[in-house]
Amino acid sequence: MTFEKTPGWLDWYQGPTKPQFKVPAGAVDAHCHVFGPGEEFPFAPERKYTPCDASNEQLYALRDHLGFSRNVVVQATCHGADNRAMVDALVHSNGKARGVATVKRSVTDAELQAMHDAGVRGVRFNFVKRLVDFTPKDELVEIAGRIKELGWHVVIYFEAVDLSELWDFFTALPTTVVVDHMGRPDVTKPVDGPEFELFVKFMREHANVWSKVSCPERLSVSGPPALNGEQNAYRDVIPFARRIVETFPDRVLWGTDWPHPNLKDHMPDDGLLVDFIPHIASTPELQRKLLVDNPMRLYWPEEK
Ligand SMILES: O=C(O)c1cc(C(=O)O)oc(=O)c1
Repeated sequence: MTFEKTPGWLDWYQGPTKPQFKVPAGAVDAHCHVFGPGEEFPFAPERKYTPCDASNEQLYALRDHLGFSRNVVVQATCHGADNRAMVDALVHSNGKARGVATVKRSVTDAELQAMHDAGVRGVRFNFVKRLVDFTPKDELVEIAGRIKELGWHVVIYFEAVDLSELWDFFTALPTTVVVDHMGRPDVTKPVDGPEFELFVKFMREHANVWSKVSCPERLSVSGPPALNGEQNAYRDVIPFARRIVETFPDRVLWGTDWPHPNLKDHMPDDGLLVDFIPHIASTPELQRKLLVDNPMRLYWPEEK
């Protein structure tokens, strides 16, 4: 099946630079996606966008180019609850990738087990309205209870303004809970203002909550973009990510977010995105926890 991309779609950056920051040995890109290819793994009818293709071969070539060792492939919403493209990426990773799936209540125990055997270790619950239709909370609670039995965790994606409304649901989840992209703070607001304080409180009061300190390219308002050799990109995001890394060093993850769905302004050079890391994790110890120790504990605990 051939697909026409959403008008204005930005394709991932070709020919990224070699990062100047050398990531520690065994580093994990803990948030990235594959798209299709649409001919092989069609996009879901209920999708809110139609992307370019982004295959697992291209993802693993980027991993090697950036100096990473492993990936966590997160089900992209354009594939709905059809996890075949993501699972295929895991199967072709030589054990170097784990996954996060999207499932419906109709998923069978045998299907969950097959995904586990392929390397899936979590499910994603998405509350960003432009990406998904609403799923009833009782269905999500039921899924969380079932995947807990497999030792999986729940990944949540939401906007900062919605945290207070979702608080009771999130804090009742029975598993480790991993927040995508710091809960999308509005970085034009103060880092110590009420909105981001609520997010810090969420993590402080709930030791099972982790955060990905990813996606400066999505959150930044004033840039400058990670393009043309810029070594000081997305400066407005740094205080937010840095605060989370320094306050919760053992519960943070980092990922490229390649192939960067739905960016409207520019597509970052992924090499320069890696050069953003030392701005938010400023010591070798923080970098090792962020890039190696934490993701290994969550996704490859048997190797620790
Ligand atoms: O902000 C987004 O548009 C976005 C979309 C998806 C997805 O479609 O799965 O994943 C992300 O991590 C971020």
